[in-house]
Amino acid sequence: MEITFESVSKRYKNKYALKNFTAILSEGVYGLLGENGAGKTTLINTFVGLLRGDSGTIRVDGQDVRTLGKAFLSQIGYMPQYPIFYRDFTVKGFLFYMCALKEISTHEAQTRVSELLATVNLTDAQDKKIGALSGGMRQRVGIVQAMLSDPKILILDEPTAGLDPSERIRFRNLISRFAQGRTILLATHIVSDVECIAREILLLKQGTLLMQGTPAALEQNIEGKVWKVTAGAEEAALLTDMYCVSNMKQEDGQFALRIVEEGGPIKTAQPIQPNLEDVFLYYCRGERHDTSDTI
Ligand SMILES: Nc1ncnc2c1ncn2[C@@H]1O[C@H](COP(=O)(O)OP(=O)(O)OP(=O)(O)O)[C@@H](O)[C@H]1O
Repeated sequence: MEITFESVSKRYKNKYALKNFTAILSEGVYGLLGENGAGKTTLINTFVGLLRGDSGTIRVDGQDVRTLGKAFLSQIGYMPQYPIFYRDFTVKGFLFYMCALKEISTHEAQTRVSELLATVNLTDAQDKKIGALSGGMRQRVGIVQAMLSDPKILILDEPTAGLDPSERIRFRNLISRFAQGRTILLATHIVSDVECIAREILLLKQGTLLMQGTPAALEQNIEGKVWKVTAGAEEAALLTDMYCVSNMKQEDGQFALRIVEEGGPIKTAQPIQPNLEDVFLYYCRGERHDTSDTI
């Protein structure tokens, strides 16, 4: 399956939320990264048909999605950024209800619901009311409902918000396994969610796609721009004010700083291997490579 976005744009009043977005996605996990307001949800909502783009075309295997109708929608699993649940439904009741809406047979629903609940570690909570679940548990119910119909395309908008570290790891592994033969678009600003599992990263800034590539290729782009500096408390505070510090930790009374900067911030700075978080900071912070556009 191949999804092609051709110059997709969406404006609110005189400001672009998405501008000439052009990309090709095939099988695997695609991480959609961008700061708050970068346009991730706008892109997703345009794809799933909740928003109408102002211009551009989205095709699946060469066919315009606007002409595909229900057949297209039935291939998509979608988890919105803020899923809203019926609080009085039990987990199981809600998932069977969703299966009915998706026209999944009762027999298949029983198998899918129990398999997926086990996968996200919610079997013991299946008879609880959704209103009584923790935020992280509700989030997992949202992930399950998106996967019920065994979709060919899975679209997840900030799926790990509220998950604890072990559930986040469990989620990553689940997505990796599920990606075989499918296309998964996962929007997040939590870089570690996609760093290890994404085939490619799409970096979005102020509605514009800055780049698309494998995590390794993106990291290679900024080689020589990430530095380790060891400094005392006073100098560390100064460096933090002056530069983009992606990490700082105390080591034997000194501070070890990780700094993202074009050139070495001080003479003793040591170049180190960039990671995806550094890439995100390098391209997305402040006004660097500003693509902001109004009309
Ligand atoms: N209904 C709307 N009316 C006006 N502007 C909007 C509307 N929805 C989104 N926007 C604007 O469009 C831009 C992109 O928003 P969008 O929600 O797509 O970003 P995002 O990357 O998903 O952000 P976040 O990470 O905070 O969820 C932002 O500037 C936002 O303020």
